[in-house]
Amino acid sequence: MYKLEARDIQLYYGQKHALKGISMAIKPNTVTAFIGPSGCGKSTFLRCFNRMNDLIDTCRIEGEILIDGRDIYKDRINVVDHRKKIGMVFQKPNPFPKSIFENVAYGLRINGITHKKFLEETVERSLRQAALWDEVKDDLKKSALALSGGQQQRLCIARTLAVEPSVILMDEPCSALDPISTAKVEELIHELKNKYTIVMVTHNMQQAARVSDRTAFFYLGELIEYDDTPTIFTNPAKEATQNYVTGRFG
Ligand SMILES: Nc1ncnc2c1ncn2[C@@H]1O[C@H](COP(=O)(O)OP(=O)(O)OP(=O)(O)O)[C@@H](O)[C@H]1O
Repeated sequence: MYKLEARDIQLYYGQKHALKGISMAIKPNTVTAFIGPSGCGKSTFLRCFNRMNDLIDTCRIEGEILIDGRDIYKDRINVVDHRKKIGMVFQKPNPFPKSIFENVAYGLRINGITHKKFLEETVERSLRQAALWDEVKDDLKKSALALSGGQQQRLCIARTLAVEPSVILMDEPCSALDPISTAKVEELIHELKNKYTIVMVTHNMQQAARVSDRTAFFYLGELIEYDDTPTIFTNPAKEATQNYVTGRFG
């Protein structure tokens, strides 16, 4: 079964038709990259999977989004519970002004978990998974805001992992990071797909080619091509894709 499925998604911001008939099926334990020029709808489409677009008043969506075979817009699901299953990492690291420990424990605490040992174990496991443990294990009480940008982004990934989502959405997770931090996060994404299904927006073609299994190319609200990443980069079916990945437009 597919982990995520979009069926004929039409999305409007007021009069603006931002997504035009997008269908896509994503297998579990894969990394999918969304590429395309600015404003083509990548982030909008990503946000359909955690119903974050619901927070925008003018937004109207038609079509179906299925997660584990279940339509998240039609079924009577609890949106808050649903969002817990879908982790999201944003472009700019956004740690809370709290300690490193409390940042990672936050999602558990708001779910009412107070058991000290469980919290400690989960924080350690999540920081290890996010490849940050060795760098912060002696400073867990230190403010998260004192970490470097790259460390903050891995902390935000750890915070996401602590609540054990099954899908992680990433919207340009490395765009604010230097090359070394970017390499660490990319390595991490590669590791994480053993456990999670990852969908990421990226403007970096090399990154898409390096970390993703499948790549989707969007243009002006349409999904132009969606295929195995090596095919998209070396032998795409559409001329527009070829032009974009070779830097001839966008
Ligand atoms: N909250 C909003 N209200 C109205 N229009 C919006 C809103 N968010 C996005 N749009 C419009 O929808 C279109 C798609 O935007 P989106 O942010 O999804 O594109 P993108 O491909 O992710 O762009 P970028 O690469 O620049 O982040 C754009 O024309 C944008 O102006």
